[in-house]
Amino acid sequence: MAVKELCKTYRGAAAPTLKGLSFAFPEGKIVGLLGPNGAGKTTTISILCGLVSADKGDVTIHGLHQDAAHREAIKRIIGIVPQQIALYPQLTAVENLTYFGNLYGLKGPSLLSKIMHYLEVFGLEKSAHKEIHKYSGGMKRRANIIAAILHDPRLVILDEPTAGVDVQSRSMILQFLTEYNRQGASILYTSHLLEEAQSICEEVAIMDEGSLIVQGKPLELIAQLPQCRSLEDVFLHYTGHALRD
Ligand SMILES: Nc1ncnc2c1ncn2[C@@H]1O[C@H](COP(=O)(O)OP(=O)(O)OP(=O)(O)O)[C@@H](O)[C@H]1O
Repeated sequence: MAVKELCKTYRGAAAPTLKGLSFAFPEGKIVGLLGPNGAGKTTTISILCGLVSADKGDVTIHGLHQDAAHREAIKRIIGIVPQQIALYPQLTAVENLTYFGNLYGLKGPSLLSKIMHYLEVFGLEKSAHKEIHKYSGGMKRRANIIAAILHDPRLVILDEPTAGVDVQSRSMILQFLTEYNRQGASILYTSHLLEEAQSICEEVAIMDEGSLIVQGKPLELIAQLPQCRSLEDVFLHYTGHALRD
C-alpha cells in the first residue's frame, strides 16, 4: 500500500493535519504507522480505508488506485478495526457478527460456522450469546477484530488494537495478527507501544505533525543511530521529548 503527498485540513481547523504525507509498504508484511498524539495516524488510516477524503494526494492499495472505479473492490480487500469499539452494545456477539457478515454478503450456516470458529480462536466461545455491553474491554477488542475479518480481507488495518487491554488479551491479539499474516495477509497497525511494534513489525513508518519522519525495518533504524538501543530510542530521537497537546 502507498500514500503519496496526502494533504488534509479538517473543516474549521486552524492548521493542516496532513502535510504531504508519503510512504509505501510492501504487501504481505506486518507494518506499523507510528507517531506521537496528534501526528495524523488515525486520519491517515481513515483516508486509506476511504472513510475520510484527502484534500490532495494519492492512495494505492494492493495495486488498486483509490478512485471511484475501485472503491468497491478496495472495500472487499480491506478489514478495518477502528480505535473505538464499533459493535452494538445491546446485541450479542453472534448477533453483531452476523450483522457485519451480512454487510459483506455472507450469510447462512457458512457465516455462522465462521463466526463460531473465530469466537473460539479469540477465546470468546463461552460468551457467544452474551450482549456486548456485558463484555470486558479486552473481550470487546477481540470481538471488534472478528467483525473486521469475517470477509477474509487481504489487508487488515487496525488503529491501536492493543490499547488498554490486559497482557493476556494483548498477547492473544498479537499472536492472531502474526498467524493471519503468515497465511498471506498484510497488516497495518498503529500503536504507542513501541516495544510491541518493534517485536511484530517488519517495517515501520514514523510520522509527526502530518509528515513522514523516517521509515524502515526496526533493527535497521536502530543500527543507524549509535546512541539508540530500541525503537523507542529511535522514536524519541526523531520526534523529540516535547509534550503534545
Ligand atoms: N474530525 C476532525 N475534525 C477536526 N480535527 C480533527 C478531526 N480528527 C482529527 N483532527 C485533528 O487532526 C490532528 C491529528 O489527529 P489524528 O487523530 O489523526 O492523530 P493521531 O496520530 O491518530 O493521534 P492519537 O495518537 O492521539 O490517536 C489532531 O490535531 C486532531 O485534533
